[in-house]
Parts: sequence; structure tokens; C-alpha cells
Amino acid sequence: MEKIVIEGGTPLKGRVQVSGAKNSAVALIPATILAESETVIDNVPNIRDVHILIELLQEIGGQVRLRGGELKVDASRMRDTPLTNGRVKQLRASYYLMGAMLGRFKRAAIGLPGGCNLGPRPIDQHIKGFEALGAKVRTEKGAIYLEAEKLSGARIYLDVVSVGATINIMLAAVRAEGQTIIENAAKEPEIIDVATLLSSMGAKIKGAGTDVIRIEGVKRMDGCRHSIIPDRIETGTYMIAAAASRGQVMVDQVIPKHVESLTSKLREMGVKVVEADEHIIVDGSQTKLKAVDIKTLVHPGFPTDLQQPMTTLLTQAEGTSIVTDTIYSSRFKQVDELRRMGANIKVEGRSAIISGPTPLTGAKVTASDLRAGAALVIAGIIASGLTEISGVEHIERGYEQLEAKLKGLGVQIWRQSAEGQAALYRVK
Ligand SMILES: CC(=O)N[C@H]1[C@@H](OP(=O)(O)OP(=O)(O)OC[C@H]2O[C@@H](n3ccc(=O)[nH]c3=O)[C@H](O)[C@@H]2O)O[C@H](CO)[C@@H](O)[C@@H]1O
Ligand SMILES: C=C(OP(=O)(O)O)C(=O)O
Repeated sequence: MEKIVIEGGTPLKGRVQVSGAKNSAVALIPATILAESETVIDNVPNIRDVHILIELLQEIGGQVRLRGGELKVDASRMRDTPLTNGRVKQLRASYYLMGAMLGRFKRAAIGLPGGCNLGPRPIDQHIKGFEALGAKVRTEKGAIYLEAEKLSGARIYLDVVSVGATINIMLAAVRAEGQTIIENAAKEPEIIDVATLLSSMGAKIKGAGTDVIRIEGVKRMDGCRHSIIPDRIETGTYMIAAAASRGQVMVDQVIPKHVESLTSKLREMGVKVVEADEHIIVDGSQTKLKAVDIKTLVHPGFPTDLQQPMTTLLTQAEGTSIVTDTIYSSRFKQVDELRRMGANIKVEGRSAIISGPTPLTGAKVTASDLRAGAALVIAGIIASGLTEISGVEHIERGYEQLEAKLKGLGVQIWRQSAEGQAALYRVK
């Protein structure tokens, strides 16, 4: 297994360019199934989740090509091939194949999704939505089978505000007969991005980005060209890394509004953050960091996906910070690893209580999930000495060119091969 090795202690300096959003890309790619001609998506991040989805589209007959961030998908010859193999379990977003295939073929057989292990992650709201549209759904041997004679628009109230269920129901409802209304819908920017693509393909969607989405079903959808929004979680990760390392970084090609909850927390901590139209400058160089409390919430609240990186930053703040994750019951797997590096953190139920500041020292640690990986990379950047991070495959699910981007900001970072031979990471 490969490892990321970091020699810590250098404040980040310079400019970093943010990639297209993982959580948009992983929904937009399955959405291309709905078009009966070629779709082109720009700004596609070169990450593991995207690669797996491309393979899954190819498995059902799609002609797919990813070159330099441009993805071309010709879905005209796709079939309703069952996708019940191990590949779907390697990511969470494979659940979007259910909505998209149900919309296009009126049937789908998809293995239960994987993704980060953050506690229970049921998909009951997705299924409730599909059933309301007229699908018969059964779960058998780790896969979900969906079938509908026809899909009919329905009024669907989500019991839990869910990004995945909102998008998945949209994907099926665009091809249902009549009107669908999703109430208590999620409002994340990625939902607007998916609605924009679907509208360009011919769908009729109103209200994406609010908690009531209205969809008028259409008979046919065609390909189009679409560019993915910047990744707000990657944006936030570099902002947090800049503050933690007491660096000065321009995080470029971003939508500042999408990270407002983080920006205001960083300012509360005493970090200087300057927003422009398409970039954010984070200056932590003169800062004595103050402890703050954080509660993760649905958008536009503080995103759960930035909670783990934030716990690393808070180890450097003066005083006690309490971080509460209201979205997931078990999203503090980074904490044991941070403790190995010297952090003073206690987990009580859904809260982490962090006392600081504590100097961190390099250690051998393991990333158990994607954002735990980001938390440990930031810890490695600010720790004294060498940090070796295993579980790199989780990090690769969601960060494009992580080492190259950090190297560009002055971080001493290497990839270590399975044989244990440290090889200096070569920037392409
Ligand atoms: C691929 C993708 O976009 N992943 C994101 C998406 O995950 P995902 O779409 O899986 O997350 P949801 O918004 O659905 O989950 C939010 C909460 O609702 C619960 N729930 C969800 C669906 C359901 O049918 N029943 C149910 O109880 C979940 O267990 C969780 O507690 O949104 C999460 C919350 O912002 C992010 O952390 C993930 O990065
Ligand atoms: C939880 C995440 O991803 P996924 O839902 O794909 O597991 C994440 O991106 O932080």
C-alpha cells in the first residue's frame, strides 16, 4: 500500500487552483445516462470516484472518454445492464445510477453503495421517492432492484434533508409523466449544478437550491455541454491548511459564497480572509488563533465534510473548542490519529472537545476515510518531523493532484511506494 509522507513545519505560501466539485461530478456523470445523444462535461476532477463511475458507464454500453478535465459521454447505446458487482461498493455516489437508469430505462439493478464509513447511511428516502414515482423496489443479496411500468409525477416530502435523495429523485422524475414536487429538499450548490445540467438536456426544473423543487417530466432528453462548479470542500481544505500552517494562500477559481460558513468561522478565530469574485486569500501569518465552537448543518450551515479538517486547525487554537456533527453519528475517526500526533481531543457522543494549542509531532497514521485523510494531511503539514499517512486510496477518492498542489505551496511531500522506497513526487 502506498503512503503519503510529509515533512512538516513550512507555512503554505502561494496560489492553488481548485478543481471541479467531486459531489457534483459524481451526480452529473450518472445524469448523462438520461441523454440520448452526446454530453460533454468540463472541469471534471481526475479522482478515483470519477474513474469508477466512468467504468460503470462503460459497463452499461456508454462510449466515454476523459481527457484533460473534459468528459464526453455518448449514452445512445446504453442498456439496463445490472450493476451489482463490487465496483459500485467503492463509492457512495453509485446510488445515482438508480435514479438515472430508472428515469431512462424504467428499471435498474444496482449494488448497495459504499463511500466513507461515517456511521449508518441509509437510503430509505431515495427508495421512498422512487416508490412514490411508481417504481417497485426490492433489496436482495446486497443489491437494489427497481422496476416501473411507467413513472408518474408525485409529491414527495423528505423526512430527512438528504443531498443524495434530492438528486436521485430529480434524476428519475425528469422522465416521469406529469409534475413531481420534492418538499424539504436539500439546498446544496451541487443540487443546483445537477439541475442546471438536466435543464440544458431538456428537463423542466424549478426551485433547485430552495427546499421545494418542482419538476415537469419530459419525454426525451438530449446531450449538452456543461462545466462543473468549483469544489467547495477542496476550497475549504486549502483555506484551513493555510490558516493551520500560518501561511498566506490565494485559493483560486472558487465561488466564495459557497464557503461563507467556513470564512466566518476562520474570521471568528482571528484569521484574515479576503474574498474576491473568484478567489479567496487566507492569511494566517500574524494570527494567534482563538478557539471556536462548530456545529455541522445542512447547507448553508457549516458542512460536515469540512468538520474533520477543522478539528486539526482547532488543535492550534488557544482555549477549548467544541465541534458537534449533527449529520453523522460517527465522523471522528481522525481523532485517534491526531492524538498520536499530540492533539488533546476528547470525543463525547457526536462532539469532539479540543483543547489547545498543542504542538503536533510527526507520526505513522492511517486515513480511515476521505476527510480524515485531509485532516491528517493538514496535521502533517504543521507537525514537526515526518508524518506517514496510509489509507491513501481514501484521499484519492476526492482530491485531485493533492501532492502536486501542496508541493506548489511549498510543502515537502512525497509518495512512498509499497516497497517503502520514498520517491520524490514528480509534478506533471
Ligand atoms: C456523494 C455525495 O454527494 N456525498 C455527500 C452527500 O452524501 P449523502 O447524499 O449520502 O448524504 P445525505 O445528505 O443523504 O445524508 C444526510 C443525513 O441524512 C441521512 N439519510 C440520508 C438519506 C436517506 O435516505 N436517509 C437518511 O437517513 C444520512 O444518514 C445523514 O445522516 O451529502 C453529505 C452531507 O452533506 C456529504 O457528507 C457527502 O459528502
Ligand atoms: C463523505 C464524503 O463522500 P461520500 O459521500 O462520497 O462518501 C465526502 O466527500 O466527504
